[in-house]
Amino acid sequence: MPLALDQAGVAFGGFRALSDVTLAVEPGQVIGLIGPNGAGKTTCVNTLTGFQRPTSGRVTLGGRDVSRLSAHAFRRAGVARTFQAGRLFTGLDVLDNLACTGVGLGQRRAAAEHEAEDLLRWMGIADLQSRPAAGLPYTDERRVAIARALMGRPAFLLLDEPAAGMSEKEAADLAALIRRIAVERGTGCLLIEHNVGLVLSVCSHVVVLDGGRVIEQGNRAAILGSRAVREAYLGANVEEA
Ligand SMILES: Nc1ncnc2c1ncn2[C@@H]1O[C@H](COP(=O)(O)OP(=O)(O)OP(=O)(O)O)[C@@H](O)[C@H]1O
Repeated sequence: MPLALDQAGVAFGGFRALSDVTLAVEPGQVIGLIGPNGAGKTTCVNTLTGFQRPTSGRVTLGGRDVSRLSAHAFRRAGVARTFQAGRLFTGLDVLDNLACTGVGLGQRRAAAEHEAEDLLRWMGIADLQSRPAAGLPYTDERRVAIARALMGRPAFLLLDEPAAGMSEKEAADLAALIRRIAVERGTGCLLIEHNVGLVLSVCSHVVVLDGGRVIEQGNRAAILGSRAVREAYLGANVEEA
């Protein structure tokens, strides 16, 4: 049951942020979404999670047209996301950040707390449980935001630049975590990242956007061998560059 964009377009007034974008994430798969600044990556994720309605084309979940659902309905249907900034509930501790999300998804408080404890343990951050969310170190905040997104066992997780600002070691740990999320939980992941090396190391399939259009998609070899991708990143004719 893939989560997909089917010839999706998004226009802001006269400006087309996305044009005719078709892509799909399968359960258990990690796909990457890369492209230069302003390529439309965040708009893609917003559209796949109900934060932005497509102005043409469709969003489908398991073949069903979900284009008109609210962001909350997407989440309940099993499509979770993280944001560029953690957006944790800063007045709560880490456990409550997760538990409140579970309650918002319809769980009873005790069940939500139980799942939250299990998840923090699974991620190896149980020691953060009672820490206030405000003031967490940056990488911990990122990991808690991912844990919170995993509440309710979503079928899909969309990650918007989760490695921004991380060291190489922290980014490698994050890559390992994303692989575990896909392999051990069967969650289909879509990863937006400026760190192309990280994307190529963790993703079986990569989609490249430029100017709101898909200019390439395929495996690591296809992306590395693509003239269109090199041109998009170098911003010039590569033979002259
Ligand atoms: N709400 C909006 N209203 C008008 N224009 C928007 C809106 N949201 C995004 N845009 C424009 O759409 C284009 C794509 O933006 P988007 O944030 O999706 O790109 P991106 O690939 O995620 O960029 P970055 O890598 O810089 O985060 C940009 O030119 C942006 O200015």
